[in-house]
Formats: sequence, C-alpha cells, structure tokens
Amino acid sequence: QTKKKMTKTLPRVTILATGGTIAGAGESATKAAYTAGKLSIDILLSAVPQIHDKAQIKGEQIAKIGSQDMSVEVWLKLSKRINEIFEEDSADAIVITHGTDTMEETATFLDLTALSDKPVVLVGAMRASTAMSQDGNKNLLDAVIVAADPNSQGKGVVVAMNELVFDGRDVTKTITTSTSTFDSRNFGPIGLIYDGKVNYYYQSLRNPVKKFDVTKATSLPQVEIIYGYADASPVTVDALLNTNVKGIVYAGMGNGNFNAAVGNSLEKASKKGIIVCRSNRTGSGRTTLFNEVDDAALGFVVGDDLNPQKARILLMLSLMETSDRAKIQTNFFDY
Ligand SMILES: NC(=O)C[C@H](N)C(=O)O
Repeated sequence: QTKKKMTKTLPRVTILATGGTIAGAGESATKAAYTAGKLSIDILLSAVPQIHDKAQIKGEQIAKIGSQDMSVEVWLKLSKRINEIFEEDSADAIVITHGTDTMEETATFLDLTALSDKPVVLVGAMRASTAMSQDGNKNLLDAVIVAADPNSQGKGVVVAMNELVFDGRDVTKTITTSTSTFDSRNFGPIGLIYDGKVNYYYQSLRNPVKKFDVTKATSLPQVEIIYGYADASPVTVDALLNTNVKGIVYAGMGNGNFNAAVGNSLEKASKKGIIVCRSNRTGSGRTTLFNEVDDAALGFVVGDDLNPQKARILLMLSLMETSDRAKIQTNFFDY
C-alpha cells in the first residue's frame, strides 16, 4: 500500500485594502510626516511574504484613503463585498487593511452588517511603511494568522493590532500617535497574538443577535454628533432642526448630561421626530436611562456603552428600518 502524503490545505484569506497608514509612505525613516493610503495592495502583500505560509492569499483594492475620509459609501461597498465573498464561498476569512482613525467605526458597522459567521479581521498601522520600526508588516501577518485560525469563527468582526485582538464592537482608538493605541476601555482585549498563534481568553455575550442587511442600501439616514461641554450654547443643535438630519447622538457630560440650553433644543429636536440618542464624552462606561434625565418624557434613547461614534453607526442602521423609539432603544440594549 502506498502511503498518501498528507498535505494540509491552507485556509483561503482575501485581503480587502482601503488605505490608511499601513499603506502610507513618507520621505524618510525618521520623519513622522507621511501620506496615508499611497501603496497598493500588491505592494503591501509583497512586503510580507510570510503570509503565504499561513493562508492562500488574494488581494483586492476597495479604496485608497486615509480613514479620516471613510464614508458610508465605502462602508456599503465593503459590507456588500464581504457578504458576496462569503456567499459565493470564495474565501474562508477576510482581512481588511484600514486606517486607524476610524477603524472602530468600520468595525462596528461591519460587525452589524456582515451576515456570515466567518472571520473578518481589521488591521492597520500607526507608523507608515517607510518608517523605522514600522508596525504594519507584523500587524498584517498577525491579522492573517487571526483570520486563518478556526477559533476566530463566530467572534464577530475583530481588530488585530499590536499583538492584541479586540472585539470590533468595543474597540476604540485611545492614543493619538502610539502603536499601543487600541483598547477596549470597558472590557480589554479578547485574545493575544504571539509567536505565530492567537489565543482567545474572552468572548463578548453582546455580539449582534440582530444583523442589518445593507446589501441593497445606497445610503443611510443622516445622523450627526453634538459634543457636550460646560456653558454650551444651543446653536449647534438648533442648526440641525430644519435639515434632513434624522438622528442626533449627543456626546454628553458624565452619564450623558446636558446643560439647560442644549437640553431645550434637544427636546425640540425630539418633538420634531429626530431621534436623540444620549451617549457620553467620558471614553468609557455606560450611558444609562433615567439618571438625571427623564428620557421617557423627552423621548430620548441611550447608547448604553457605545461611544458617540459607534452609537451613530447603530442609530443610522436602526433608522434605516424604523423610527420607533422603543425598537431603537432595544437595538442599543441588545447589541
Ligand atoms: N494610523 C493611521 O492609519 C492614521 C490615518 N490617518 C488613517 O486613519 O488612515
């Protein structure tokens, strides 16, 4: 009898590139200045040949932007492409290269709209590809390792940065310039990457029971964020009253509090049918119902532990389906 050689087939990982500092290039290894999103996917992949030992890799360019220019248009394109790839079964997992500035928003958006249970991993860099000790190559290799690991299935969209894995729902950028910028302030990382392997320690119980199908959407209802601060004037809220804005996320003081002047205007907005969602500017913790604010009387909802930029994503998606405040509040408590 001939011994059959056992060849393990590597998982198929498609890398969707959107730009960011991971694809950034500057003039010298020691200067901080650079332009984000300059390098194409082919150059990114050729810089890390080790990824081919971990997975069968395909690359696609979705956008070439600094993530400060991320938009609903690109989110919809990304989400549709992810659903299509898994639907046609052309990959087992997806890695998305992305700028770090708005990675947390994209993570939340995709977590709520990627319909499959298969791994979707976001990755970026804090130092441009041309910088000394650039972090992009190692982060990309780690992201492929995470994507290729069967244990990454069913975790929702995750972010792999700086040898840590975060739940996309919770992750946030916490430091303007450091490579250790990503954190989940309430809950910490769910996994650690080391020596070519990911180990998971925790898993969120709040991964979406409900997904939003945006495969046919071409836009989302407009939602703006208003920042709260001492002695704020009502002009920013008032400016939204006669516009097409369907929702306001209020990044309130403490547990989502507002001063009287802003509160009056938020109440006016609510009475006009604009959904007002209280979040907060503290950077961690929950925004809770009925603390110092009578949400029932004002018709407000609260964002629970989502920061304002994440609450905005869930509010846009919710408003796509309903303007019923109770249902929208349930979405925030379920997610
Ligand atoms: N580190 C980075 O990726 C920052 C860059 N502005 C971006 O978000 O695209």
